[in-house]
Amino acid sequence: MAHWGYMTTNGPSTWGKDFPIANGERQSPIDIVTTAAEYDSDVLGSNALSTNYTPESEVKLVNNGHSIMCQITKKGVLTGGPLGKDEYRLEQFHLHWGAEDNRGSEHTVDGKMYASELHLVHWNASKYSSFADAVQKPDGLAVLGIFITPGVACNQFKVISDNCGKLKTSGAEMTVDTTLDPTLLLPSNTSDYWTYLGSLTTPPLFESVTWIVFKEPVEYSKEQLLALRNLVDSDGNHMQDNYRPPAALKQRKVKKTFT
Ligand SMILES: COc1ccc([C@H]2OC(=S)NC2=O)c(OC)c1
Ligand SMILES: [Zn+2]
Repeated sequence: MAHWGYMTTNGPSTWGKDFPIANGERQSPIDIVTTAAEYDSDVLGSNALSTNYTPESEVKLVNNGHSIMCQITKKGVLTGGPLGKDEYRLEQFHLHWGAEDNRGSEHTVDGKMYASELHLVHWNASKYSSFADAVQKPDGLAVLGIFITPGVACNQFKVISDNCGKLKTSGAEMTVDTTLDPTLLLPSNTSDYWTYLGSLTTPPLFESVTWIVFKEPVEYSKEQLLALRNLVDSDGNHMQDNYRPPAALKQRKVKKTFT
């Protein structure tokens, strides 16, 4: 089986061959049609979305061949909003981006693509014993999607962008002796978001993700975006355009917490 990727020969339009769920009922990403999203007060309700992350004392970075990932070791909890009382544990974060600023995000908003999209990945620790156990369950994962737009540098992201040069090959790993507070990767407004039931956006495309996509983008500098584009993927090409285009919404509704 040719390994999946983002090239013409092994990209998103070919994934259905080896992963038939690619044409499933709750695939991600999607185009968020803002006028069709439904304001849902009980999503907003008494249990507002809340994060309680512990800063990492060292930063474990991995080039996994498809993205750059930061493996989380401290206890970080996401709960509330569409997650109700369940506590979801922060497992890792990674990104998707384009070769140029006009593309790169996975979710789109009324057809608009951002330059990149940061995914903070959590698993339901109230119901399952590990990420691996939760990854295939319909309520197993919660992913925070944060849009990235070119602008001022994001200080908390510096530890990643400053070290991309040392992670140029697929499988490369490194531990940086510095702290990182995942809370500081979030937009200032974490009350306004869209939420819907979806999936992983790369194979195995499991339909196990409650998506929470923040309305407010975060700014990264041009240099920080360039650092991502200089990474090398598992085929030895520049890791760029590692985003899946939007999938069909099918019978789903997107909810929003703002009017
Ligand atoms: C086995 O673990 C995985 C596999 C794939 C993904 C993809 O799904 C989303 S979302 N982004 C991705 O790159 C993942 O992310 C949570 C975790
Ligand atoms: Zn992702």
